[in-house]
Formats: sequence, C-alpha cells, structure tokens
Amino acid sequence: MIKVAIVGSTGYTGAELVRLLSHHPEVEIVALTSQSYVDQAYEEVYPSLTGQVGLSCQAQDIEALMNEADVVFLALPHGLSVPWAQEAYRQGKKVIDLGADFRFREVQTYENWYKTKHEAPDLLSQAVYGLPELNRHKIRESVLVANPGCYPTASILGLAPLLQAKVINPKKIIIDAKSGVSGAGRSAKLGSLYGEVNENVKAYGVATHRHTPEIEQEIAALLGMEAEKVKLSFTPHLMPMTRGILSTIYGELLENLQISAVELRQIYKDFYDKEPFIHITEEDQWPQTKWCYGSNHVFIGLTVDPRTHRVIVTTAIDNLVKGAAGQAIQNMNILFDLPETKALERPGIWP
Ligand SMILES: NC(=O)C1=CN([C@@H]2O[C@H](COP(=O)(O)OP(=O)(O)OC[C@H]3O[C@@H](n4cnc5c(N)ncnc54)[C@H](OP(=O)(O)O)[C@@H]3O)[C@@H](O)[C@H]2O)C=CC1
Ligand SMILES: CC(=O)N[C@@H](CCC(=O)OP(=O)(O)O)C(=O)O
Repeated sequence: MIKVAIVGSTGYTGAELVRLLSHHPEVEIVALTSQSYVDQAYEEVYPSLTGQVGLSCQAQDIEALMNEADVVFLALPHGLSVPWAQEAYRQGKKVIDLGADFRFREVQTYENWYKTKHEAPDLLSQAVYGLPELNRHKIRESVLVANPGCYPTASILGLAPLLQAKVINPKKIIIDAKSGVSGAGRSAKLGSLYGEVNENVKAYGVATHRHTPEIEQEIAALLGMEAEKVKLSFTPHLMPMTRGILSTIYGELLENLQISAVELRQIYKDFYDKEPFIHITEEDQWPQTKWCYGSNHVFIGLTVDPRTHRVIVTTAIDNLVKGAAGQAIQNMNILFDLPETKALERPGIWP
C-alpha cells in the first residue's frame, strides 16, 4: 500500500483528497494535518466523511510525517510548501503540491505575481507542472509535482490542441472564466458569504489575476517559445454555485486560414484520443459545469465562427477534482505506476 499524508487536510481540497483517497484500493492514509483542529477526529470536522478515515488531525511535524509517508499531498495556502519540499528531497520522498509555490519556471514571475519572495528558487527547476495530459512522461520521473491551478487546468486543456495545430494567433487569446465559490477555499472571507454570492455575478482580478502568467507559461512551453512572448487576457468571474469552472476561450484564426468546426473538432478528438478524462462534445452541445460535479472528467465544446474568423472553445471541470484533488491523485497514480484512473473513474453527480 502507498502511505499517504495530507497536509492541510481540513480545507476544501484536503477534504476532497480524503473523500477520493479513502476509496483508493492501493492507498493507506496515514496522517492528516491541520492548523485549527489538532487532536480532533477528522470526521468531527467533516461529518460527511464519517466512517471513511479513523484518524484525528495532527500538527505539522515535517520530519516525522515525511518519514511515515511515501507521498505527501500539500493542500496549504501559497507560500508554505517550501520546507516540505526540502525535507522530501532530504528523505527521497515524493511531494504533490496543490498550491502555486512550484508552478513557475522563473522565480521572478512567481515573486512579481504573488508579491512574495520565494524561499527555495533552486527547487523550481526540479518541479514538474502536473498536467498529466501534456506532461505525464516528465511527471513519471519526478519527485516534486506542482499541481496546476483550477482555472489554468480548464484553460490550458481547452487551448492545447489549437496551439499544437498552430491555427490561432497565440498573442490574441481571450479567456473568460467562471468559478464556483469553493475555489476560494474554506476559510471565512467576506466575498464568500452567502449574501455576497447568492443572486450575484462579478468579475474579479481583472487583468491582474495570478493565473494569467501560469497559463501564459504553459502555452509558451507548448509552442516552444519564451514565456514573455505570449500575452493573454484572462478574466475570472465568481458565480453563485458551489463547484465548477467554465472557461470560455476566444482565439483568432490565422489570417487566410480556412477551417471548419468539423475539422477543428477532429483535431481535438485526435489530440485527446486516448485520454480517459477528456470528452469532446458534438456540434451544438456545450459543456455544463454540472456534468463534472464531483468527478475528474473534463468536457470541451468548440466551434468556428466564420463571421468573426474566431474559434470559440468552452471547457467545464470541477475545480476541486480535476482542478485540484482529482488531478493530484491522477499525478500520484502516474508517480506510482498505477492506472491513471484509479479511484477517479466515477462520473459526476446529476442533477
Ligand atoms: N479550492 C480550490 O478550488 C483550489 C485550490 N487550490 C490550492 O490548493 C491549496 C488549498 O486550497 P483550499 O483547500 O481551497 O484551501 P482552504 O483554505 O480550504 O484550506 C487550507 C488548509 O491549510 C491549512 N492552513 C492554513 N493556514 C495554515 C498555516 N499557516 N499553517 C499550516 N496549515 C495552514 C488549513 O488548516 P485549518 O483548517 O486547520 O485552519 C486548511 O487545512 C491552496 O494553495 C489553493 O490555492 C488549487 C486548485 C483549486
Ligand atoms: C473562486 C476563487 O476564488 N478561485 C481562486 C482560484 C483557486 C485556485 O485554483 O487556486 P490556486 O490559488 O492554487 O492557483 C482564485 O481566484 O483565487
């Protein structure tokens, strides 16, 4: 059995890791950490998980936990992962970080957008960006997996076939994305209150959201370009729903290029041909967030608008599953040479 520790287990992504991993046939959860609930039974913190794990929350003892586990999932706020990664290196263990501390290749990009100094820039080159559909070969060989952000997961998966086929101008991409409120985590925040979110929709982080450089970095990597050469407009919106991301992407077709929606759909189907979690919808069928509610599945719909000469793509994911915990488990399965779908096969809940 793979011994797993979940650090930050009492947050939303931590709880999603517990829910999914407690049904993983090759996994034993050996430790759950928390800051606020030390010594409290985990099922008291999450009664919905009663009977799934008979553990109490414990404080962070990095050395001891790393010693006990084969792999550690970090579900912590940004900026707290470095000591874990350093200890993992010392002990030769594997780390999957759900936060952003190891997602960037250039330390300057992280420091500019996260407005904080990186404590271990030397480790950035050791980390692999954990998007299995694009990077599984590198993930297999790695010890430090930087799990992507939720918006970047939806956006990059929606863009990758277009970029590889070189049909759009990579400098004219617009992404309009919507998220459920669980994307903001479980800690109390004014903007997450029912009265603020219910019957309301708002844009936030306009032209400043930290997922912009993450998406640009991965697009540039796909194109074999330097990250500074790609610039996109990314606007996230908060929706009155619990889970889900819908990312609508607009790409400008290269001048004089003629391509039909049928041809483009075939490009997507070929690109994701063997991917168990990616589903390309048929003409006039547009993905809905509820199709992936609670699952690791991704739905992508697309068309070509001949009037504007633009491609329009929409991608739906569950931010807590494919956008966080599910993808992290997919990465763990790769690291331990298991089928990628282990513990993740189930479809979403409908209605
Ligand atoms: N929510 C989402 O949809 C996604 C989140 N992520 C990323 O995953 C990470 C976790 O997110 P999420 O689960 O939403 O966050 P939450 O705010 O829900 O949970 C944070 C967890 O970290 C613990 N924690 C908070 N501060 C400290 C500290 N100073 N020292 C030790 N532990 C601490 C909390 O403990 P306690 O409960 O005891 O206070 C809790 O277990 C973040 O980096 C986030 O950006 C990535 C993709 C999607
Ligand atoms: C709705 C909401 O607030 N969403 C979060 C994104 C969560 C996420 O993907 O997390 P990372 O911070 O790990 O990149 C936000 O916009 O900050």
